[in-house]
Amino acid sequence: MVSPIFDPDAWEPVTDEFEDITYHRGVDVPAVRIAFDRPAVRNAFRPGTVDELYAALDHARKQADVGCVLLTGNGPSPKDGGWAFCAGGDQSVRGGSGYEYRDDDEAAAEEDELVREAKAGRLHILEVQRLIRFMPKPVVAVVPGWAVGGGHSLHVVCDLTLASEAEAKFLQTDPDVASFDGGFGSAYLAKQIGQKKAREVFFRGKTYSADEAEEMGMVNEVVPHEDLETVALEWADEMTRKSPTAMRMLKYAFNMADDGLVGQQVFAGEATRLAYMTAEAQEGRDAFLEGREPEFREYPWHY
Ligand SMILES: CC(C)(COP(=O)(O)OP(=O)(O)OC[C@H]1O[C@@H](n2cnc3c(N)ncnc32)[C@H](O)[C@@H]1OP(=O)(O)O)[C@@H](O)C(=O)NCCC(=O)NCCSC(=O)CCC(=O)c1ccccc1C(=O)O
Repeated sequence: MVSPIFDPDAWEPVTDEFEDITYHRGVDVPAVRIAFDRPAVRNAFRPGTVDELYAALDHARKQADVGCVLLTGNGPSPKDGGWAFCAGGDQSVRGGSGYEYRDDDEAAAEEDELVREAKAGRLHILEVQRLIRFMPKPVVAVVPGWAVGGGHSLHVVCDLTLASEAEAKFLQTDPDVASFDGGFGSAYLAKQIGQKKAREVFFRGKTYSADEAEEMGMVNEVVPHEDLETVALEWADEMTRKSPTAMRMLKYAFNMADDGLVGQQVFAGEATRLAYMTAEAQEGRDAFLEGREPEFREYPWHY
């Protein structure tokens, strides 16, 4: 069983090759559900978890018939019944310079020494953050329990957050374990909840309930625990009925204000792609290929 709040009739597995995550595709809704699957350690991520998460998200990014990603955590813990979205980096595999692959990490065990050395001390959850940020479709953090440390940062970087009323708890422990997410986890959080509150989140390390997190502006909606995944799927259904191009351009427009030149590059790239679809752009291409001057005067100066 994936989780008691997971509806097996609504989802089919994309693959069962992953060890630390589960990856499903909606039966009736063109969305995917990607879930941390280490409930015994509050869904903390080790390097292999991050590799799998990246692979699943990148796969979802490239599916032309998938319009929304739900990111969540399976549960409850078989040990004590606790629920988690994600408790951040697995501290038990943290080495001198980052999170280390260990021999029980199946994929890593098969690699040769040089490759393992190059990959030692990973903090590649930041690559996952960027993938979520630049993915051309909405990513929803569906929070059924603890969102802590790097797990908190992941919910921050997602486009929307839906939280379980009874179980979701939000906590930043980064400075307790000598870590600091100086990017989206903190600076972007400050854009969401304001500077004073964001500094409080990191500097005081208070635990916030789902209702408090909604009040602060870092959670969109709070729902009863048993309804969490149903509502998440409803959101996905709603969003995937909208224009894919409009949704993509809106996401990149929202990002652009905070992402500097990279944000401009991503938005402009999409604008260029749309422009390439016009007859005017095709005239430019054809003129070059035919060795003639382009006849742009036939095209209007839109206003
Ligand atoms: C999450 C807790 C608050 C839950 O508390 P509680 O409900 O009382 O449960 P526990 O009994 O504490 O935990 C149950 C069980 O899970 C194990 N566990 C929990 N979290 C982790 C973890 N992160 N790593 C390893 N194991 C974990 C715990 O040991 C228990 O195991 P037993 O065998 O049953 O004893 C609480 O558990 C807690 O505070 N956990 C630690 C949270 C934490 O500090 N996370 C790391 C923060 S740093 C980080 O996430 C990486 C940083 C990073 O990736 C990064 C780096 C650079 C820039 C950006 C980032 C970024 O943040 O993305």
